[in-house]
Amino acid sequence: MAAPKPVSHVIFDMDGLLIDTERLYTVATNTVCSQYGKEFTWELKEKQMGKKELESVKIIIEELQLPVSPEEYIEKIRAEHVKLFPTVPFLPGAVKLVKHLHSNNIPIAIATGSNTFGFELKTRNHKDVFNLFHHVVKSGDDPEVKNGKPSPDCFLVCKKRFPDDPPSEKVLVFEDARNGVLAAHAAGMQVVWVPDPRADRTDTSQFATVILNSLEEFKLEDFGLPPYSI
Ligand SMILES: O=c1[nH]cc([C@@H]2O[C@H](COP(=O)(O)O)[C@@H](O)[C@H]2O)c(=O)[nH]1
Ligand SMILES: [Mg+2]
Repeated sequence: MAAPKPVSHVIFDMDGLLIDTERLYTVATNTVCSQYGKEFTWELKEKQMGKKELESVKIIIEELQLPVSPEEYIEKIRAEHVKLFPTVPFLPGAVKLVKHLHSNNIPIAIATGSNTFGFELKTRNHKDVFNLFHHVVKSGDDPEVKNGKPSPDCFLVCKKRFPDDPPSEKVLVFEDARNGVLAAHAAGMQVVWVPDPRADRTDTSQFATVILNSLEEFKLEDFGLPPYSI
């Protein structure tokens, strides 16, 4: 891990980083998998995390040999998401950090693997916070994002949409997924990793600038950002 350097812009991942949707993805996916007598493991989930919907659906169908087309699977899983996502809570420290950066005029944006359908479900009841971001890149159906994470595409597109298009080394990314850490690193950005405790850190830690248990532990001053006053 290299020492943290000052940044001017911040890009947030969304699922499992700002809001607790990864827990809900697991509930939804278990429901669908159990209909086929299959088990959804952490190792499989990690392959899906951060991917575009269609990419992640193809992974699970292939790995579990599910007897369905991607279209059929998407219909079933979306029916579960519709039930679960609108009540998703924020993760600890997320709202405080976002509001603080916004009120200190640090440009902030989101680069998520979600598409517009999922984004709307997940953020429906949190508009006040999500309106603070300068822009949101929804990789799932953004025509400029060719490949999902771990490709750097979404972070490079997100950076370019800041009015002043900062150099990559001035951008700090917050991620929970290994695919996201790899993507941010490939984009030339520093990355704060807030992994699930089950994540295998061995081959990913080297690409993270800092690893935290929760956003509450983040030290703004390490990256030249204005610290909390209380
Ligand atoms: O258990 C899962 N977690 C996450 C995903 C995928 O990862 C994306 C979350 O990406 P991010 O954390 O980059 O917002 C979701 O939109 C979804 O496509 C998934 O399929 N299954
Ligand atoms: Mg995530």
